[in-house]
Amino acid sequence: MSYCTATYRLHDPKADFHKKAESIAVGLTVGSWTELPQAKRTAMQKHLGQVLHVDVHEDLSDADRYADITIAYPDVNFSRDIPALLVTVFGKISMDGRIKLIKLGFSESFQSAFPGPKFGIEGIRQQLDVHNRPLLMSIFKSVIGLNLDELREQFTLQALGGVDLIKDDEILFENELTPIEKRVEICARAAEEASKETGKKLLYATNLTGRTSDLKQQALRAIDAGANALLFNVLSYGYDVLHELSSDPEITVPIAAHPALAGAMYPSPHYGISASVLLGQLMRLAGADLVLFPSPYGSVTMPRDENLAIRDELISSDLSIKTSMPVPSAGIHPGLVPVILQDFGMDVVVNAGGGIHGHPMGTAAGGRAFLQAIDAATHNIPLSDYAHSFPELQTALNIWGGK
Ligand SMILES: CCCC(=O)/C(O)=C/OP(=O)(O)O
Ligand SMILES: [Mg+2]
Repeated sequence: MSYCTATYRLHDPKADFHKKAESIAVGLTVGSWTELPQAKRTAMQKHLGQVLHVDVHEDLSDADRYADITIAYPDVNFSRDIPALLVTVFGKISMDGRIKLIKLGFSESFQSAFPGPKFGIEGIRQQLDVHNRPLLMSIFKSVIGLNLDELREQFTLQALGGVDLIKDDEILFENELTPIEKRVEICARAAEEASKETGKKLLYATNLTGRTSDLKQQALRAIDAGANALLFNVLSYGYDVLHELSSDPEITVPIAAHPALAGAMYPSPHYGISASVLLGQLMRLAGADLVLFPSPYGSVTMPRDENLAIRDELISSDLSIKTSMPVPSAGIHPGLVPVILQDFGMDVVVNAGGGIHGHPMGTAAGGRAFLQAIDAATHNIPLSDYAHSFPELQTALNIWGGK
């Protein structure tokens, strides 16, 4: 029997977790079991959920008593798409008390419906021709209300700072001043101009927004205008929309998944969906080439163990699809680069908005400060030593800290 699995964490001071596990396995598959006549049971057997593990943690105070329960759900019960899987394993039960979905397991059959990221970590590096260091991404800031000239100016300053990628802020939607095709056209030209000075390639992830029914055409218009990457607010649309876009052969550019709304689902230890599932397993399965998430060190933080669990899922060999690039974000400044590399290694995008635009010497200097920090960290040179020769980095360390 081919099945997908779901592991839940249930907190309860008194529950019989084995009994609870059985009720979940039956309740989310055949509905009832012991009352069924034998003939009906034989017919329904192939649909019956199976309890695989119940790992009870008793050695804690009543308030902390919990169990991790893993249940197998027969593939025959649901279609091979993420909505069907999520409703099957965590639809009704997500509303039934203190239960959190902490891990998914995909059958070969289910996985085969997902081509995964088109580019992945290696493909992104090939697009940029950068192979031996972390990548650097900057973020447009205060863009709402800017016209095309002002947008081009901010883009150019970021590009001249030597960044590898530039992304729209996730709150930049279609608008009369900077519609996507025009935004892409002027930024593509500005990237070409900047490249004459920096000698570097650059990906610009423009925010794909608007009604779901128009997203594909919107993406094709952007690509026709010169877009070489897309940003997408996945959770406000749903994973299946990302799956649709990433698996479409006409959409020939990498997709960066923004975590907007994720905070409604992952933080509680007792409810919701763990970050490693929400921003790790499902984003990669649905085809995100890069995945942003709150870092452990910035302004909007996520615990370090959850960050590393996301990273593990984005690069895990458990899935036979390409890997997704981890992008720990929010409140990142050059002084954090050593700890980012320590936690994530080389396959990471250092991503910053305020940490670049807020540099006292200007936006371009902000980019240079990050590149100097990345060069120092990749050669195990303390930032404070390296900064003696680089005023942009020294200025960043003076105002934001780091050593
Ligand atoms: C986790 C997403 C981070 C994000 O969207 C963003 O705009 C970060 O900006 P800064 O915190 O680097 O200014
Ligand atoms: Mg943002």
